[in-house]
Amino acid sequence: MSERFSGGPHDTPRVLVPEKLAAPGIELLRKDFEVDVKLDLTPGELLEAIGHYDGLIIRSATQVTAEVIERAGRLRVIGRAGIGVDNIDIEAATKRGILVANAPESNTVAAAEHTLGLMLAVARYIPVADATLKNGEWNRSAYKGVEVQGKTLGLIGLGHVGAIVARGALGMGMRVLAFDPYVSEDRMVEMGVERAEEPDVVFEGADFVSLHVPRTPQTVGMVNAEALKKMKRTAYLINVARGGIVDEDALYEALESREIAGAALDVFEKEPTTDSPIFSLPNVVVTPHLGASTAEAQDRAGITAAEQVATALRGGVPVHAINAPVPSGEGAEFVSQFSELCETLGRLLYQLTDRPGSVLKVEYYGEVARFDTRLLDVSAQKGLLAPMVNEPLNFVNTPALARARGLRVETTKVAESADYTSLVVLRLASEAGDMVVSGTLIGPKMQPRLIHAVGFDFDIPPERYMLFIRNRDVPGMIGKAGQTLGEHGINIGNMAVGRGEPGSRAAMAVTVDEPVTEPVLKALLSIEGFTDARAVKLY
Ligand SMILES: NC(=O)C1=CN([C@@H]2O[C@H](COP(=O)(O)OP(=O)(O)OC[C@H]3O[C@@H](n4cnc5c(N)ncnc54)[C@H](O)[C@@H]3O)[C@@H](O)[C@H]2O)C=CC1
Ligand SMILES: O=C(O)C(=O)COP(=O)(O)O
Repeated sequence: MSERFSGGPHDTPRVLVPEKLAAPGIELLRKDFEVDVKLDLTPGELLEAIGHYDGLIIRSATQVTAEVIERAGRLRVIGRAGIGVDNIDIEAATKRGILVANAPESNTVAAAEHTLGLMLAVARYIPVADATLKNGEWNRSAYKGVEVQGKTLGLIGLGHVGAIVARGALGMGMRVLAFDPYVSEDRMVEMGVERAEEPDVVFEGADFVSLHVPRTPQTVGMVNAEALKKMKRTAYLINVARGGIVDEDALYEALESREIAGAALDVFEKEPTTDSPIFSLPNVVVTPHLGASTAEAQDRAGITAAEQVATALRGGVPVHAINAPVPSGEGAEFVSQFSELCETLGRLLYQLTDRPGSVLKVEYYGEVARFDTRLLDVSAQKGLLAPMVNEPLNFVNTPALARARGLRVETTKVAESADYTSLVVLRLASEAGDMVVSGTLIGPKMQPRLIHAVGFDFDIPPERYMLFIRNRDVPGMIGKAGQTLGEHGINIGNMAVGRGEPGSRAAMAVTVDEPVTEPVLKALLSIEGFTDARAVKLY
């Protein structure tokens, strides 16, 4: 191992950037991390290098395969300085707890403008006319094109890019028809777009078909020979989405036999490529994956990807994480504040429950129940699971590891809360019945409070080391507990008492400065009136 890479995992985190990333992104990362820009690594070199890095930032040219992930012993985050993540094995990353985050809106305008540019270029023979003129040919009659005004643009996929393309096309007087089963009729009407229920309606009815779907198992090969046959003989195909969505052999056939009028392509099945048979056809305009290549888009993508990676390396969940629950929209910040409390409650619940069952019930009451609480479900699972598993848990791998252990999570939300503005209750079935803990955040600083445990209500700030004692409700018990702990050199920080009916049962929740060991618990339980004593470590 070289001197350069000899550091241990506690050194300054290292980020590998194997593709061209905008300078502001690199500068941002260099403030806190070591950044190695190593352009054009071969797949073999990437495999060799990846084990030394905590973060990786890529664009579309780097294939982050399961093998790369396998070798990425200390990798914590993959940042995609762009939109498409089809070059990352997200499943493999998730299993290993590696966060994947992209820069979703960074280059949508660039991609949409490139699409519109390609549409006009292919409709008016602009590239070939340019090339021939520069080559000494003034040939006006060979390049009579078609207008786009009054024609139908058919979109497959009406997400961020598709919507901007639609706006531009409507501005040029086109009719826009779109197939996207995940966009409602109302939304399409609002955009001035007609909704196609089937992709065939687009293939059959459009003069220009433009693709704006991600590359997924459902979209690969979507534009095959059959689809191309459905297109008008006068129609053009535009692909600024991804290679592989179009079957390139079938497209070659369709173009050569003039089944369609032409095509404009920015992306290809295999990239980089310079020798595709399609390149030899006259009715084709091609660019080498330039959809995102504008100064503005690259700055945005570079900065966003760098911010995402920096957040993850500092232990946070970046807002554009693809494989972790990220609260978004209204209440996102409010909900995030409960994450640590839920994890603490999960840890407490595990340590108080003997032979726990397989269903964790998470109940939200009051204000917190009004928002998206999926992050908190995972926080609670993370706390519960942490003492059971050897691997480090994070927001990425926790749900998968919980499932693998047969743990099921059931969530309930009640918008009213009787005593607290917000309350989180965790319940775990066990042989001895349901074990319940609850907590809240109070005050302007949203400080955590433990509200219920071991069958009693308390009000105590949770601490790293705590002791829960159940006892008979008779005089002198608090003093005896304090004296026993004192005799063993254990300092009490805080104590709260929970009572049942006076004279029946009571409990104490005690925070202590050091761990309470087994002999101390034995000493407590040897005292008349103490029925149960449990020590827990909460973080
Ligand atoms: N050539 C380039 O440089 C660039 C290419 N892209 C590509 O464009 C794609 C789209 O980007 P955005 O619009 O930002 O993504 P987006 O996620 O906002 O939109 C994708 C849309 O496709 C729809 N969709 C998904 N599966 C579908 C299916 N089977 N049939 C019909 N519709 C389906 C979704 O409902 C969504 O509305 C990216 O995934 C990326 O691959 C994006 C930026 C630059
Ligand atoms: O953002 C995307 O999906 C793109 O296709 C852009 O790719 P690039 O970052 O330019 O390699």
